[in-house]
Amino acid sequence: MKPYYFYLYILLFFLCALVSSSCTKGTQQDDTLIAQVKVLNDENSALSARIIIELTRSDIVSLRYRIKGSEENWKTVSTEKSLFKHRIPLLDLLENTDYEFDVLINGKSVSGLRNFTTAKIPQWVKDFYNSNDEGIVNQPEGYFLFSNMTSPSCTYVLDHHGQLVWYRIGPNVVKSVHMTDDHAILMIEDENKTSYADGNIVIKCTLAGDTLFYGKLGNKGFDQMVHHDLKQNNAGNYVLITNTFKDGRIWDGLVQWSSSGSKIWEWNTSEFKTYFPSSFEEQPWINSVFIDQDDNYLISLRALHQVWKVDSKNGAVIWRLGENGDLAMDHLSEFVFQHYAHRNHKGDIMVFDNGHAKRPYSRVLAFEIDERLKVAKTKLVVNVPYPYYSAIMGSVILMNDNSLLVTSSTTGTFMKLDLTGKLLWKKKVNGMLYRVEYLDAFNDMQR
Ligand SMILES: O=[N+]([O-])c1ccc(OS(=O)(=O)O)cc1
Repeated sequence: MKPYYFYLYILLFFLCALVSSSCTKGTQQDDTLIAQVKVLNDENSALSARIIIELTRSDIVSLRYRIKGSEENWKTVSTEKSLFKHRIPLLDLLENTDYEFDVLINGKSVSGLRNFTTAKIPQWVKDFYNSNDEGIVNQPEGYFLFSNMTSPSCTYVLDHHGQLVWYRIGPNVVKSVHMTDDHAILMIEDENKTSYADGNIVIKCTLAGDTLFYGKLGNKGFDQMVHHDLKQNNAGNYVLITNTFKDGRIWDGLVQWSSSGSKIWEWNTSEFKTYFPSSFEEQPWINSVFIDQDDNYLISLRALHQVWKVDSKNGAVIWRLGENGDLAMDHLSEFVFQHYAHRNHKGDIMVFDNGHAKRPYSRVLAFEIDERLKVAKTKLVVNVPYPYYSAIMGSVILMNDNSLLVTSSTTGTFMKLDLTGKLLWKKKVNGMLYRVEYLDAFNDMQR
């Protein structure tokens, strides 16, 4: 072979190698930007995934994805910050489905097309919410958040068609679940099979499964069992209901933890013995806490048949609504063993009035409170249809269209009632339900 042919072959070889590598992997520079891409998805939450993208330099990325082989438009999620490592949440996925995705920087693919397949939803998860049963009908909007009351647990979000859009399986019973203003899930869990609503773990996690807060009895400010309810206030602090053993009995209290779990405020019903009848020896049984517009607390004391407003700074009891309270009210509107005291979107204080053996049906009540004159004017009395009487637990929320979302816990039913008490739809699950929370929006970032 003549020497110049030899050099020509060598040149051609390198040219071919260069072309083939740029066709399969993108440009040399793009190729070096991805250090690792991982997809996290499993049967504990098959309808959401996290794509972990590690770059070789800090940058902003976007990710586009769609069902593999489909002609549907790509959905794109972009990050805001320039980082080396991104965790991109994908929600609203379908179970057992192949997806394709790629990672883009400045609109250019840097990962090449990649695939993942979502897990299957376990059958027991579907069985609890009766996935094939219609239930929710003619509901124009909204989402419904609830947990089963067993271990392992499952927390559900159904859409207004009753379709499952999100779930999370956990090892422990979920005693209370709430969606925060920043669209995360806040839960009390119980590892110890404690009866009623007590729990020893508090978790805040994103819908994609990232843990934002984890507190366990014994850590930091978590020095008493918590129960029934928890909220996060505007400052990002957690507000919870506690149990305190004092003078031979259990008193309920409130605690406020910083966003990292240090105790910053504490309050206890034992300081307010004069507000309890002298014969009263039970646990006051606070079963809900709500942060009012002025940042003070509304609490329901089930055993006292009262709702209190508590000053979140100095702990003073601002008013007491209910039987033997300090607000003037119509005696026919006194409630028994009530739940879920909160201020509804019309500005009225609303409760689920459970009832008892002498009045074996539940009601929904709402009151307009004049704090200065100490008067509670009854604004709403709605009887829940008799078959849905629930002596324990339960909740009610006034929805945007001024209908009522009522949870009948012991019958495992949530339902929509109009303001005359007419049943508009009902959804039955296979077991008891503690509460159902109504969500205007779910997954705001991708809608
Ligand atoms: O059965 N439970 O798990 C249960 C029962 C009662 C209860 O208290 S109540 O004030 O919410 O009725 C809480 C949980």
